[in-house]
Amino acid sequence: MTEALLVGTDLHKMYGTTPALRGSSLTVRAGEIVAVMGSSGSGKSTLLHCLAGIVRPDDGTVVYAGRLISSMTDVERSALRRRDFGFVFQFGQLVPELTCVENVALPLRLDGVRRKEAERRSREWLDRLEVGDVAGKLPGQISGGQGQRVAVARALVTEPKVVFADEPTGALDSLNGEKVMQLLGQAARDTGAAVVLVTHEPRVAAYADREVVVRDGASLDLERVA
Ligand SMILES: Nc1ncnc2c1ncn2[C@@H]1O[C@H](COP(=O)(O)OP(=O)(O)OP(=O)(O)O)[C@@H](O)[C@H]1O
Repeated sequence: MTEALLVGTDLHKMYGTTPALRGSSLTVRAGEIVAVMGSSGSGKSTLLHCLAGIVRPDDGTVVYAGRLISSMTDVERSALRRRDFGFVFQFGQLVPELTCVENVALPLRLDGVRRKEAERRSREWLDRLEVGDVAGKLPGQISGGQGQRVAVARALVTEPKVVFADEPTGALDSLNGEKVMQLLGQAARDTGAAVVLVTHEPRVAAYADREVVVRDGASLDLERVA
């Protein structure tokens, strides 16, 4: 069995008096796609944010590649997010002033890759996601489905070990949603990236290797790896 890459254990998080997580655990192995399911407000996004080191849990631990994320400095944590993790959100969150190819190149540029090389790699990714034709357009000039494919290209261009996708198809019609999931799933398998996929849609979760359900801030992960 592939070794555990990312392990969240007994995570708790309160927002004021609202409990968002109440003892949630999740193990992600290298290269697997895990769907995090559950009703609205159950704590799925909070779990994703804790696993990705964006939100610090009040209690519990997150271990990535054998390192406790909570014991890292802010600088180490942001370097980890930039180099080892990729993110796709519900509304692409592309930078409106940058062209699509510049958006995809951004994580590489932030990591010191020269513009020409960064844009060459970005164009390859746009082609893989079948949106090479929008490279020179601004996000405001393309459709929602194209925008999500550009966002997936941006998440994968650094060849991350884990892609966190929070309702990546939530703003798309079902045809476009299926296409984005197909392309995201294929790209992840090609590069060996694990995917943590938050969704409430069973059709989207069907692209995952397994499902974990979050209910009232507690998740049941039936396949914990010691
Ligand atoms: N930044 C925040 N400030 C205050 N409360 C929050 C915050 N983020 C989440 N919550 C609350 O924590 C609980 C869990 O929210 P979370 O967004 O994790 O759920 P979710 O399952 O992802 O929901 P949805 O499917 O609607 O996106 C909810 O009650 C929510 O209102």
